[in-house]
Amino acid sequence: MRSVKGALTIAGTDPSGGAGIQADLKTFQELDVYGMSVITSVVAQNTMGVRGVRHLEADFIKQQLEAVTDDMPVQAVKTGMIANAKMIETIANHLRPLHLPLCVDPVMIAQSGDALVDDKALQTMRDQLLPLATIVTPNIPEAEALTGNSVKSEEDRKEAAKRIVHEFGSSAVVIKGGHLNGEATDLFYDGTRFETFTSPRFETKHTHGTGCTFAAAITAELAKGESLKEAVKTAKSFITLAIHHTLEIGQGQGPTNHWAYKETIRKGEYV
Ligand SMILES: Nc1ncnc2c1ncn2[C@@H]1O[C@H](COP(=O)(O)OP(=O)(O)O)[C@@H](O)[C@H]1O
Ligand SMILES: Cc1ncc(COP(=O)(O)OP(=O)(O)O)c(N)n1
Repeated sequence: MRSVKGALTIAGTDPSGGAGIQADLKTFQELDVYGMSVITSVVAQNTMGVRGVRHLEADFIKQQLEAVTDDMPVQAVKTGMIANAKMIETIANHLRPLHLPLCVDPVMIAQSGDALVDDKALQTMRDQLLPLATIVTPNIPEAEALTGNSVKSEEDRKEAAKRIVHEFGSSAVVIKGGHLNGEATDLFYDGTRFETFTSPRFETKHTHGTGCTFAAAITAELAKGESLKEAVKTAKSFITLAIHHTLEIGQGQGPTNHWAYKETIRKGEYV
């Protein structure tokens, strides 16, 4: 019988399929993990921007969480867009006693510039969710928002990483470098040592949902029992190939190619 490893994403939706729940489930599938989802908000968006949002009630999010975790094999959890403090509190209260590997992607703003969470959510995320996190995956603006400090230099990035681990209580952090110039270098810190994961920077506008996909890949690897460092390494390969082998669909900032990682392995080109 096939041994099934399962990962759960708790996030908002993207009907255009590049970000949010849809990107997470595609990533889980490509990495051979059984995908499950709890929806926090339904977002009318596409590659050009956000047209509308409907938030689900916290009680109904709780009902979804109970339905999944009462029944299904959840080996790791990812959180993405959680729009307000009440939702975050509900999710943290549910996850706390489960002691599962947890990847927190502290989503705040879509690439189009549209805000996805309200102002009070930030403090609650810091107080309630980050202490439960096995790893947090902020981009540069999210690291700045979480710490309240500007992150311009490599020293600033290291300082932010240290605060996220030692002050806010996450076990590890990877501060992504998608918003910087030059090579795409992500900085990993696990409380004792720093490590960088680097790829060439591809000149493309098709990077919608890169953060979701990267965090989902980490979560899938954690569900399979990989170490944190190996999970980040695989996730970096997954997102690099997904950006490089662009699909060129959508009129705006298009999605990444979730097939690229497996296709590259299948062709024997993966190193
Ligand atoms: N143009 C690019 N070329 C190569 N890698 C990229 C590019 N843009 C982002 N990445 C990578 O994609 C992942 C997501 O990064 P980032 O864009 O910073 O996150 P977010 O989507 O949350 O803003 C990181 O691993 C980052 O290094
Ligand atoms: C529902 C939903 N969640 C998250 C995002 C933003 O995702 P991210 O991966 O950070 O994507 P980009 O900033 O690269 O688009 C979203 N748009 N919708």
